[in-house]
Amino acid sequence: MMMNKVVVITTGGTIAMSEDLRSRTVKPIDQDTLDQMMPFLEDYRPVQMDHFINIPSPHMTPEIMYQLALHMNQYLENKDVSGIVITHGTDTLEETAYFLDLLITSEKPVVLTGAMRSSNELGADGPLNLVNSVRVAKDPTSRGKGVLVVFNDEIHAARYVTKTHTSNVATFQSPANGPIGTVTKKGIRFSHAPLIRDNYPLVPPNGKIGLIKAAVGMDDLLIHTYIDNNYQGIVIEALGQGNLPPKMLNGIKRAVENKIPIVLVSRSFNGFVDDVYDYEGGGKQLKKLGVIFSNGLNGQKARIKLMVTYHLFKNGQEDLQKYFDR
Ligand SMILES: NC(=O)C[C@H](N)C(=O)O
Repeated sequence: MMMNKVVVITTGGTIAMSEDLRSRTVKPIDQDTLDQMMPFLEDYRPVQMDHFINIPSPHMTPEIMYQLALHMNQYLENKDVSGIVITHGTDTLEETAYFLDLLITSEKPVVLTGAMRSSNELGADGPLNLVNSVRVAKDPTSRGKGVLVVFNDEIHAARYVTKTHTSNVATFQSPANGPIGTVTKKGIRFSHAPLIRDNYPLVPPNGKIGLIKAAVGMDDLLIHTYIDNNYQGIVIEALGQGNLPPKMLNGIKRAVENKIPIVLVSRSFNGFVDDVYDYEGGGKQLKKLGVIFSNGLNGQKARIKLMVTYHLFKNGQEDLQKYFDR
Protein backbone atom coordinates (compact mmCIF):
# COMPACT_ATOMS: atom_id res chain seq x y z
CA MET A 1 0.00 0.00 0.00
CA MET A 2 1.25 3.52 -0.80
CA MET A 3 2.08 5.70 2.17
CA ASN A 4 0.80 9.13 1.06
CA LYS A 5 3.70 10.78 2.88
CA VAL A 6 4.42 14.53 2.78
CA VAL A 7 8.08 15.54 3.04
CA VAL A 8 8.82 18.98 4.52
CA ILE A 9 12.16 20.23 3.18
CA THR A 10 13.38 23.15 5.27
CA THR A 11 15.68 25.85 3.89
CA GLY A 12 15.57 28.59 6.57
CA GLY A 13 13.90 32.01 6.52
CA THR A 14 11.94 33.73 9.27
CA ILE A 15 9.94 30.57 9.96
CA ALA A 16 13.25 29.22 11.35
CA MET A 17 14.20 32.40 13.24
CA SER A 18 13.38 33.99 16.57
CA GLU A 19 13.22 37.51 17.89
CA ASP A 20 15.53 38.89 20.55
CA LEU A 21 12.90 40.63 22.64
CA ARG A 22 15.32 43.21 24.01
CA SER A 23 16.95 44.37 20.77
CA ARG A 24 13.85 43.65 18.64
CA THR A 25 16.00 41.97 16.00
CA VAL A 26 15.32 38.65 14.33
CA LYS A 27 17.94 36.03 13.59
CA PRO A 28 18.27 32.37 12.58
CA ILE A 29 17.97 29.62 15.17
CA ASP A 30 18.62 25.91 15.01
CA GLN A 31 16.35 24.51 12.33
CA ASP A 32 15.42 21.59 14.58
CA THR A 33 12.96 24.02 16.19
CA LEU A 34 10.75 23.35 13.18
CA ASP A 35 10.50 19.80 14.54
CA GLN A 36 8.62 21.35 17.45
CA MET A 37 5.78 22.03 15.01
CA MET A 38 5.36 18.29 14.40
CA PRO A 39 2.53 17.93 16.98
CA PHE A 40 0.45 20.34 14.86
CA LEU A 41 0.87 17.90 11.95
CA GLU A 42 -0.30 14.87 13.92
CA ASP A 43 -3.61 14.64 11.99
CA TYR A 44 -1.83 14.63 8.62
CA ARG A 45 0.75 11.88 9.20
CA PRO A 46 2.97 10.51 7.79
CA VAL A 47 5.05 13.69 7.56
CA GLN A 48 8.84 13.64 7.31
CA MET A 49 11.10 16.62 8.10
CA ASP A 50 14.25 17.03 6.04
CA HIS A 51 16.56 19.88 7.07
CA PHE A 52 18.22 20.72 3.78
CA ILE A 53 19.86 24.07 4.62
CA ASN A 54 19.26 26.91 7.09
CA ILE A 55 19.75 30.29 5.41
CA PRO A 56 17.94 33.62 5.28
CA SER A 57 16.50 33.76 1.77
CA PRO A 58 18.65 36.76 0.66
CA HIS A 59 21.48 34.20 0.90
CA MET A 60 19.77 31.86 -1.60
CA THR A 61 21.68 31.38 -4.88
CA PRO A 62 20.88 29.76 -8.24
CA GLU A 63 23.33 26.95 -7.32
CA ILE A 64 21.48 26.19 -4.08
CA MET A 65 18.14 26.31 -5.93
CA TYR A 66 19.51 23.77 -8.39
CA GLN A 67 20.69 21.46 -5.57
CA LEU A 68 17.29 21.85 -3.95
CA ALA A 69 15.56 20.80 -7.20
CA LEU A 70 17.75 17.68 -7.45
CA HIS A 71 17.08 16.86 -3.81
CA MET A 72 13.35 17.34 -4.20
CA ASN A 73 13.20 15.22 -7.35
CA GLN A 74 14.57 12.23 -5.43
CA TYR A 75 11.54 12.42 -3.13
CA LEU A 76 9.10 13.00 -6.00
CA GLU A 77 10.27 9.77 -7.64
CA ASN A 78 9.41 7.83 -4.47
CA LYS A 79 5.95 6.28 -4.76
CA ASP A 80 5.39 6.61 -1.00
CA VAL A 81 5.64 10.40 -1.23
CA SER A 82 2.46 12.17 -2.32
CA GLY A 83 3.66 15.76 -1.99
CA ILE A 84 6.42 18.12 -0.88
CA VAL A 85 6.42 21.25 1.28
CA ILE A 86 9.43 23.55 1.18
CA THR A 87 9.84 26.12 3.94
CA HIS A 88 11.72 29.19 2.70
CA GLY A 89 12.45 32.80 3.58
CA THR A 90 9.89 35.10 2.03
CA ASP A 91 12.27 37.64 0.47
CA THR A 92 13.21 35.39 -2.47
CA LEU A 93 10.54 32.71 -2.07
CA GLU A 94 8.84 33.62 -5.36
CA GLU A 95 12.11 33.12 -7.24
CA THR A 96 12.75 29.63 -5.88
CA ALA A 97 9.08 28.76 -6.40
CA TYR A 98 9.16 29.85 -10.05
CA PHE A 99 12.55 28.18 -10.63
CA LEU A 100 11.15 24.85 -9.41
CA ASP A 101 7.93 25.42 -11.38
CA LEU A 102 9.93 25.69 -14.61
CA LEU A 103 11.84 22.48 -13.94
CA ILE A 104 9.43 20.10 -12.33
CA THR A 105 7.82 17.36 -14.37
CA SER A 106 5.99 15.49 -11.59
CA GLU A 107 2.26 16.02 -11.12
CA LYS A 108 2.68 15.70 -7.34
CA PRO A 109 2.02 18.90 -5.39
CA VAL A 110 5.01 21.01 -4.40
CA VAL A 111 4.16 23.81 -1.98
CA LEU A 112 6.39 26.65 -0.74
CA THR A 113 5.65 28.46 2.48
CA GLY A 114 7.31 30.47 5.24
CA ALA A 115 6.49 33.08 7.84
CA MET A 116 6.48 36.83 8.27
CA ARG A 117 6.68 36.62 12.07
CA SER A 118 9.43 34.54 13.64
CA SER A 119 8.81 31.57 15.91
CA ASN A 120 8.51 33.37 19.29
CA GLU A 121 6.64 36.49 18.10
CA LEU A 122 3.06 37.22 19.03
CA GLY A 123 0.82 35.93 16.23
CA ALA A 124 3.60 33.87 14.65
CA ASP A 125 2.23 32.69 11.30
CA GLY A 126 4.74 29.90 10.66
CA PRO A 127 2.89 27.00 12.32
CA LEU A 128 -0.43 27.72 10.56
CA ASN A 129 1.26 28.25 7.19
CA LEU A 130 3.09 24.95 7.64
CA VAL A 131 -0.04 23.01 8.59
CA ASN A 132 -2.01 24.55 5.69
CA SER A 133 0.81 23.71 3.29
CA VAL A 134 0.95 20.07 4.39
CA ARG A 135 -2.83 19.87 3.94
CA VAL A 136 -2.55 21.31 0.41
CA ALA A 137 0.37 18.99 -0.43
CA LYS A 138 -1.67 16.00 0.71
CA ASP A 139 -4.84 16.94 -1.15
CA PRO A 140 -5.35 15.15 -4.51
CA THR A 141 -6.97 18.28 -6.02
CA SER A 142 -3.60 20.05 -5.73
CA ARG A 143 -1.98 17.73 -8.29
CA GLY A 144 -0.86 19.00 -11.68
CA LYS A 145 -1.16 22.71 -10.88
CA GLY A 146 2.56 23.48 -10.85
CA VAL A 147 4.44 24.76 -7.83
CA LEU A 148 2.13 26.41 -5.31
CA VAL A 149 2.71 29.04 -2.63
CA VAL A 150 0.51 28.67 0.45
CA PHE A 151 0.44 31.64 2.80
CA ASN A 152 -2.17 33.29 5.00
CA ASP A 153 -4.91 30.78 4.01
CA GLU A 154 -4.41 31.46 0.29
CA ILE A 155 -3.02 29.27 -2.48
CA HIS A 156 -1.08 31.03 -5.25
CA ALA A 157 0.52 29.82 -8.48
CA ALA A 158 4.32 30.21 -8.51
CA ARG A 159 4.20 31.98 -11.85
CA TYR A 160 2.01 34.85 -10.65
CA VAL A 161 2.72 35.27 -6.95
CA THR A 162 4.90 38.05 -5.57
CA LYS A 163 5.86 39.49 -2.19
CA THR A 164 3.92 42.75 -1.92
CA HIS A 165 4.43 43.89 1.67
CA THR A 166 7.56 44.08 3.83
CA SER A 167 5.96 42.85 7.05
CA ASN A 168 2.24 42.02 6.68
CA VAL A 169 1.27 38.33 6.91
CA ALA A 170 -0.86 38.84 3.77
CA THR A 171 2.27 39.74 1.82
CA PHE A 172 1.92 37.14 -0.95
CA GLN A 173 -0.43 38.27 -3.71
CA SER A 174 -0.92 37.49 -7.39
CA PRO A 175 -1.63 41.02 -8.68
CA ALA A 176 -2.87 40.06 -12.15
CA ASN A 177 -4.83 36.90 -11.41
CA GLY A 178 -5.51 36.55 -7.70
CA PRO A 179 -5.06 33.40 -5.61
CA ILE A 180 -6.04 30.12 -7.27
CA GLY A 181 -7.46 28.65 -4.09
CA THR A 182 -8.28 29.01 -0.42
CA VAL A 183 -7.52 26.87 2.62
CA THR A 184 -10.51 26.71 4.95
CA LYS A 185 -10.86 24.93 8.28
CA LYS A 186 -12.60 22.08 6.48
CA GLY A 187 -10.99 21.81 3.12
CA ILE A 188 -8.87 22.94 0.19
CA ARG A 189 -10.85 24.83 -2.43
CA PHE A 190 -9.40 25.68 -5.82
CA SER A 191 -11.23 28.23 -7.97
CA HIS A 192 -8.98 27.98 -11.04
CA ALA A 193 -5.62 26.67 -12.22
CA PRO A 194 -2.85 28.22 -14.29
CA LEU A 195 -3.29 27.47 -18.00
CA ILE A 196 0.29 28.34 -18.87
CA ARG A 197 2.88 25.81 -17.70
CA ASP A 198 6.25 25.45 -19.31
CA ASN A 199 9.00 23.02 -18.47
CA TYR A 200 12.69 23.01 -19.21
CA PRO A 201 15.47 20.47 -18.67
CA LEU A 202 17.04 20.49 -15.21
CA VAL A 203 20.58 21.73 -15.86
CA PRO A 204 22.64 24.13 -13.71
CA PRO A 205 21.15 27.62 -14.20
CA ASN A 206 23.21 30.46 -15.62
CA GLY A 207 23.80 32.81 -12.69
CA LYS A 208 25.31 35.61 -14.82
CA ILE A 209 22.02 37.28 -15.72
CA GLY A 210 21.65 40.94 -14.74
CA LEU A 211 18.54 42.89 -13.81
CA ILE A 212 17.99 46.62 -14.34
CA LYS A 213 15.02 48.77 -13.47
CA ALA A 214 14.46 51.61 -15.94
CA ALA A 215 13.60 55.06 -14.59
CA VAL A 216 13.11 58.53 -15.93
CA GLY A 217 16.17 59.94 -17.74
CA MET A 218 18.27 56.82 -17.18
CA ASP A 219 21.25 56.01 -19.41
CA ASP A 220 23.02 52.79 -20.42
CA LEU A 221 25.82 52.77 -17.80
CA LEU A 222 24.48 49.64 -16.07
CA ILE A 223 24.06 47.80 -19.38
CA HIS A 224 27.70 48.51 -20.30
CA THR A 225 28.80 47.47 -16.80
CA TYR A 226 27.08 44.10 -17.15
CA ILE A 227 28.58 43.55 -20.62
CA ASP A 228 32.07 44.56 -19.40
CA ASN A 229 31.74 42.07 -16.54
CA ASN A 230 30.87 39.12 -18.78
CA TYR A 231 27.19 38.89 -17.91
CA GLN A 232 25.43 36.68 -20.41
CA GLY A 233 21.93 38.10 -20.35
CA ILE A 234 20.10 41.15 -19.00
CA VAL A 235 16.49 41.64 -17.94
CA ILE A 236 15.20 45.20 -18.03
CA GLU A 237 12.11 46.34 -16.16
CA ALA A 238 10.92 48.83 -18.76
CA LEU A 239 8.45 51.68 -18.49
CA GLY A 240 4.76 51.06 -19.08
CA GLN A 241 3.97 48.85 -22.06
CA GLY A 242 7.67 48.32 -22.85
CA ASN A 243 9.48 51.59 -23.54
CA LEU A 244 12.87 52.95 -22.47
CA PRO A 245 14.59 56.33 -22.18
CA PRO A 246 16.52 56.96 -25.46
CA LYS A 247 19.85 57.14 -23.61
CA MET A 248 19.63 53.41 -22.87
CA LEU A 249 19.57 52.47 -26.56
CA ASN A 250 23.31 52.37 -27.32
CA GLY A 251 23.91 49.84 -24.55
CA ILE A 252 21.06 47.71 -25.84
CA LYS A 253 22.50 47.74 -29.37
CA ARG A 254 25.91 46.71 -28.02
CA ALA A 255 24.39 43.83 -26.02
CA VAL A 256 22.39 42.51 -28.98
CA GLU A 257 25.45 42.75 -31.28
CA ASN A 258 27.37 40.70 -28.70
CA LYS A 259 24.61 38.05 -28.61
CA ILE A 260 23.70 38.98 -25.03
CA PRO A 261 19.94 38.53 -24.83
CA ILE A 262 17.97 41.48 -23.46
CA VAL A 263 14.60 40.50 -22.02
CA LEU A 264 12.06 43.25 -21.45
CA VAL A 265 9.36 43.17 -18.78
CA SER A 266 7.33 46.07 -17.43
CA ARG A 267 7.96 47.74 -14.10
CA SER A 268 4.15 47.98 -13.85
CA PHE A 269 3.02 44.84 -12.09
CA ASN A 270 -0.07 44.28 -14.24
CA GLY A 271 -0.21 43.75 -17.97
CA PHE A 272 2.09 42.81 -20.82
CA VAL A 273 4.84 44.45 -22.83
CA ASP A 274 4.20 44.90 -26.53
CA ASP A 275 5.75 46.66 -29.51
CA VAL A 276 3.06 49.34 -29.56
CA TYR A 277 4.80 52.71 -29.27
CA ASP A 278 6.63 53.99 -32.33
CA TYR A 279 9.06 56.65 -31.06
CA GLU A 280 12.73 56.65 -30.03
CA GLY A 281 13.09 54.06 -27.25
CA GLY A 282 9.53 52.87 -27.85
CA GLY A 283 8.60 49.18 -27.95
CA LYS A 284 8.49 49.05 -31.77
CA GLN A 285 12.11 50.16 -32.04
CA LEU A 286 13.22 47.85 -29.22
CA LYS A 287 11.60 44.86 -30.89
CA LYS A 288 13.30 45.74 -34.18
CA LEU A 289 16.65 45.87 -32.39
CA GLY A 290 16.14 42.27 -31.22
CA VAL A 291 14.97 42.81 -27.66
CA ILE A 292 12.93 39.87 -26.30
CA PHE A 293 9.51 40.75 -24.92
CA SER A 294 8.33 38.79 -21.92
CA ASN A 295 4.84 37.72 -20.95
CA GLY A 296 3.60 39.32 -17.78
CA LEU A 297 6.41 37.99 -15.59
CA ASN A 298 7.99 40.41 -13.15
CA GLY A 299 11.70 41.25 -13.47
CA GLN A 300 13.00 38.75 -10.93
CA LYS A 301 11.02 35.90 -12.49
CA ALA A 302 12.01 36.79 -16.07
CA ARG A 303 15.60 36.64 -14.77
CA ILE A 304 14.98 33.14 -13.41
CA LYS A 305 13.47 32.09 -16.74
CA LEU A 306 16.49 33.42 -18.63
CA MET A 307 18.81 31.55 -16.24
CA VAL A 308 16.93 28.33 -17.01
CA THR A 309 16.53 28.79 -20.79
CA TYR A 310 19.93 30.32 -21.53
CA HIS A 311 21.55 26.97 -22.38
CA LEU A 312 18.90 26.32 -25.05
CA PHE A 313 19.73 29.67 -26.62
CA LYS A 314 23.43 28.81 -26.37
CA ASN A 315 22.85 25.43 -27.99
CA GLY A 316 21.75 27.10 -31.19
CA GLN A 317 18.01 27.50 -30.66
CA GLU A 318 18.40 31.22 -31.15
CA ASP A 319 14.75 32.08 -30.82
CA LEU A 320 14.51 32.85 -27.12
CA GLN A 321 11.41 34.91 -27.89
CA LYS A 322 9.34 31.74 -28.24
CA TYR A 323 10.08 30.78 -24.62
CA PHE A 324 9.08 34.24 -23.44
CA ASP A 325 5.86 34.27 -25.50
CA ARG A 326 4.43 31.66 -23.14
N1 LIG B 1 9.93 36.63 6.26
C1 LIG B 1 11.12 36.22 5.86
O1 LIG B 1 11.34 35.03 5.74
C2 LIG B 1 12.13 37.29 5.52
C3 LIG B 1 13.57 36.89 5.72
N2 LIG B 1 14.41 38.05 5.59
C4 LIG B 1 14.02 35.86 4.68
O2 LIG B 1 13.64 35.97 3.54
O3 LIG B 1 14.76 34.97 5.01
